[in-house]
Parts: sequence; C-alpha cells; structure tokens
Amino acid sequence: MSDVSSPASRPLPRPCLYPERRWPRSGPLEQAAEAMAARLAPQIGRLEGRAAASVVERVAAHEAAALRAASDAELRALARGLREKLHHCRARDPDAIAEAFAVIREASDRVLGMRHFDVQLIGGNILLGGMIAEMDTGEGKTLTATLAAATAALAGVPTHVVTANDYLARRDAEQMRPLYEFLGLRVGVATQEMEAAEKRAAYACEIAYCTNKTLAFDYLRDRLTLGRRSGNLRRKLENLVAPTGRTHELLLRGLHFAIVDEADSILIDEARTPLILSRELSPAFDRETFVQALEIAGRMREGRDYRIGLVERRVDLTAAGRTFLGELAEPFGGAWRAPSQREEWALQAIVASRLFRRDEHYIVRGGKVEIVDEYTGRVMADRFWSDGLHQMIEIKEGCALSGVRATIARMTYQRFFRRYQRLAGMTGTAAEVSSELWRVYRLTVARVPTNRPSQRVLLQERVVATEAEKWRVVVETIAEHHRRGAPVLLGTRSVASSRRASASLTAAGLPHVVLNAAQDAAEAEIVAAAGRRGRITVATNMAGRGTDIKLDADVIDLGGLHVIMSERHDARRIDRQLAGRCARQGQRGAFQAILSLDDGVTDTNALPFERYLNYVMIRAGWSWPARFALRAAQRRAERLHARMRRELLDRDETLDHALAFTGNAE
Ligand SMILES: Nc1ncnc2c1ncn2[C@@H]1O[C@H](COP(=O)(O)OP(=O)(O)OP(=O)(O)O)[C@@H](O)[C@H]1O
Repeated sequence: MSDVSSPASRPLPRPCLYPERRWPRSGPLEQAAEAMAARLAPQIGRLEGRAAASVVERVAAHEAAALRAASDAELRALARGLREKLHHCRARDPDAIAEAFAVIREASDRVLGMRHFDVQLIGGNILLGGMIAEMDTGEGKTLTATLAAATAALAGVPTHVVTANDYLARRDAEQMRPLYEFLGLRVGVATQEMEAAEKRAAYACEIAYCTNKTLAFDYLRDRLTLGRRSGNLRRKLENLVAPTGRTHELLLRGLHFAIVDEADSILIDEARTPLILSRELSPAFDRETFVQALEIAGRMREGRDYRIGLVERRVDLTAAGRTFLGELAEPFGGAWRAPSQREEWALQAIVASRLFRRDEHYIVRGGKVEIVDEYTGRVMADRFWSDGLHQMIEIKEGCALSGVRATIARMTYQRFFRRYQRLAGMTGTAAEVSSELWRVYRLTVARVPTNRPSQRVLLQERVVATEAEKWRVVVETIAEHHRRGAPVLLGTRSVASSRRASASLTAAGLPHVVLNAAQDAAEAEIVAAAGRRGRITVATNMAGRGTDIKLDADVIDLGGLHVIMSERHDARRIDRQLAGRCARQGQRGAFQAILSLDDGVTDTNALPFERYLNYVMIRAGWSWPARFALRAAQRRAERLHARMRRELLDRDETLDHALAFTGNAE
C-alpha cells in the first residue's frame, strides 16, 4: 500500500528543548499563494480524509487472533516494544502506527470496556497527522483522542490534550487514565487553581490534559521567566531546563503536540479575545473620574454626539459630539482638559452604559460584575474588561470598585496555538471555517464518517414576527411534547433569554430546569439528564458542550430528544452544535428552530428596511423571506467576526514584529 499522501507519513516533531514553531511574516506573493491555498482547503481535506481511512485495513491486519489472545502482561510488553519502534521512526511508519492503534484499541477494550470503532481509528489517524478531525457530536471524540495522544506519547513526544474547561479536563483524563496507565504512560491534569509546582508536575507527564486558558497563560508566564533572564534564548533554556526536560522555573516543556477538543470554539471563537496577563494596580484610585465619565455619557445623545457600531461594540464621536464633550468636561479640569484623554474616557463610558447589558454580557453576583462568555453562556469569573470599562460597569451596577489592572503580557490564541510544532483538533463543526483554519493555523479539516447513519429529523424552521409570539409558540410546542413524555432541550442565545423562556414555561405550569451561568460540573450533570422522560431543560446554546446525553430506554420509542433552537446564533456552526445534542450515535431525535424577527442576530446585522418588509410578509402569511433574511443576517455576522479575528491577528503580528526588535515579544 502506497502512503505518500497519508497523514501518518508525516513524522512527529523530534522532542527537543522547549520547542515552538516560528512564523515568519509572509510577503505579498506568499500571501496571494496562501489565499489561493485557503480556497482549496476543503478539497485537500477530502483527500486527506480518504488517505487517513487506509489505517482501518492496516489495523485489522495487526489485530490477528494473536493480539486478542495475548495476556495483559504480553499486551503491556507489546506497548513497551512500540516505544522503541515509534521513537525510532517518530511515528512516521504507517505500519508502526497501525500496530500502535491495534494495541491501544485492544487495551481500551480490556480496561475501559470500549473498543475504538473503525471511524474512530480514522479520526485518530487524522489527529496524529496534525489536522482537524470533523466528527459529529456524540461520535466519541474523547476516546478517539487517546489513539493520537498515546501513539505520540509512546513515540516520546510530550502531548497536550486541550479542553474547554477544567471540569472536562479532569473528567476526560480520569476516564482515560486506566488506558494510558495500562500502556505505561503517565497522565497529568493542569488546572487553573493549581500551584506552579503541581502544574509543572502535570506538564512533565507524557500526556497532560488542560484547558486552553491554563495552557496559554502558563506559556505567557514562561515567556516572562525567559524574558527576565539575560543571554540568548538557547543559553537561557539550557540553564533552565534540566536534561530530564524538567525545569525548576519554567512550567511547560515547550509546544510539541496539542490535540484541541471543541477546536472551532477554542481556535476560532475564543480567538476574538486577546489573552492578557495583568496585575492589579492601586485599588479604585479613579472612582471620581469614572463617575464623571458616566455622567457625561448620560448627557450625550446617540446620532447627534456619537454613532454606535453594535457588532464591533464600537463608538465613534461626531464632530459636534467632540465639541459638546469639551464643554461638558470643562468644569472637571485636570486630565479632562486633554482632548485625547477625555475622548477615551467618554467613549468607554458610552460603551459601558449603552453597549454592555446585564444578564447578557455580564451578570452581577455577590456584589461583583462577572463577564459572561457570549458563546457558551458560562461565567468567566476571573476575567476583567480593560481600560476602566470594568470599573465603569461596576459603578453603573452599584458594585464595589475593583482595582484598575495593568497589562504585563498579551497574546492571542491564534498566535499561541500556531506555535505548536504539531497541532491537531476535533470538533463536530469545522467545515464552515476550514479556509480560516488553514490560513491561520495551516490546519486541514478532514471529515470522519459517522459510525451509524444519522436518524436526526430536521423539522421545518418557523419564523414569527415578534419575540412575545415566539415564546408562545415555543411553550405550545414544548407542552405538546411534554404531554407525550418526550424530553425537550430548549437552546437560548443568552442568559437573559433563558430567563424569559423560563418565565413563560412557569406561567404555563411546565416544570423545567434552567441551565445558565452555573458551575461546570453541575452544568454537565443537568445536560446529561436532559434525555430523561418528560424532562424540560432550558440551556444557553453551548452550555454543557462536551457532555453526553443518554436517553431513557422508553424515550427512544417516543422519538428521542427534541431540541428547539429559540434564536439563531452569530455563527451557523453554533446552531449545528445545538442540533448535535439530539440523535447522537445514530439514535432518534429531532431538531427544530422557532425564531422571531426580533432575534439578536437581526438586532445587529439586518437592515431596518429588510426587517420592516419581513414583518409585513409574515403578517401576510409568508414566512420564507424572513427565514432567508435571518440566515443572511447570520452570514453578515459570520463575515464580520471573521474580519475582526483577522484584524486582531494582524495587530498582534505587527506588535510582535515591532517588539521583537526590543527582544520583548510577549
Ligand atoms: N468505541 C466506543 N464504544 C462504546 N462506547 C463509546 C465508544 N466511543 C464513544 N463511546 C461513548 O459514546 C458517548 C459519547 O462520547 P463523547 O462524549 O466522547 O462524544 P463527543 O463526540 O465528544 O460528543 P460531543 O461532540 O457532544 O462532545 C460516551 O458515552 C462514550 O463513552
């Protein structure tokens, strides 16, 4: 079998001193070639997917009766033998990989009671080749990752398995630990609240489970440690890294190989937020100024004094606004006299008072303002908005003022993850962003077929005119399913709309569970129980992602889980994620969207004229133009967010380039 194009034929990186990949800035010609290649990314992905499938036959060849008949001790000895073989070829030889996969599969069957499906072997091969494996929700990505992680680790390459939150990192590592340990591999978990020594020990293991956030911040900390030392990078590393690869000062061992779960969420959605390592300055020293700024913002008028770009969360002052601001600021004196300073404060105050809404962008809990991740609905307790914005919102909400923070290091996830010598990822929804994944990370998306054919029923989308009508239709639909005993999962876009949905359900006397802004473990429990008979669960679109929903036996006869989407998200991918919560692993299930013209996606992305026209059409009984318009608004949002990510990366690269001259990249 020729394997020239197989992902398995690419050697894994050679373990060395704190490795990371360098990205030289490309010139105009290279950029043109890159743009062309990005367009071809989906086709390349299809070819790669086909090539990766060859692993199935190979593994079957290794799984002769001998492997099945081997005792546990013999199987362990085979795994030990693989170390030598894989190390030698750096996992380049497709036969060595197939043998490793066969041993891992057999071990998994014995210790976990789960035998990797053939499609999971394909997924594992794609991951090992440094690509994105697009596997439908529920197809068993956690188990798939073990093939690539264990093979790389056996080849001597330290591997990071990256998940979206600490709970998932711990859970996945604990679930898979018996398998890794059977193979003679050490597994560590690095979580955010750990002490440096504990994290160091976790990263020193052959396989470390961690979150993107913990990992990226630890990397930033390492860069700061290196930055404080004098001498060239190599010398510094040699002084810091012991021959065992362990170090007393650095946390990580470098960026060898990462397998990113929920890859689209981490590599694309999170890429819009820069990572900022900050420290608190003197507390609340600027209260007076912030109060004054909010007072001024309250007196300025939209349209006359400033214009708002809702999507970019951007405010621009008009010429008249600038003059008016000068007059308003006059009595305050001091730094208010400097035009650039007063404009910055006023703009920030307008953003705080007009653009950021309670229960949508943030919640107030225990007297504190806590940011809500718009994509997941999860609270990010330890994140702060910068440049006084956080403090202004605290004043607006009557909370105690936290200290202003100063940035010590800054980086984007885009720039962080592409430094890995080999990067791979898995997700149910990557096709829509395959070009971007290639352009930013050089990642190809290869689709993995499902283990069993999908039985998901996609019901006709309904669009009504107003939000009030929508909740009425949603409640009626839920009541209908509830009477039959079928479980329903209602997906909402924000914490605020899940509260509205909950109020409507309560008014209709329908018992339900609401999931928003909760702790990750409780979140997973609630989502896992969503498949019970008669259960109604309301959850923000992405809450509980990564958690399996098991159906009660009699629920399958009732048609499985019924998922209702009550609002389109800013990306079609996220809608698809929600749909993927039902009909998992070839089971039955249905998905339905019940939307309104008042939905958030039209809020910021539809033209007023278009909205009015659609309203009239719906009233006349024609809802298809509205369906079309909502999708068009979503596409506009997708394009805009892609542009924002590109601009952020450009800014980051420029900054990096400029700072590189001072030897201070992060
Ligand atoms: N080869 C296998 N044999 C038996 N059970 C399996 C196998 N692979 C996965 N499973 C089971 O399938 C279920 C779904 O797995 P998992 O949660 O990893 O899916 P997923 O693809 O990550 O889903 P999501 O995209 O929603 O996060 C789990 O209960 C898991 O134990």
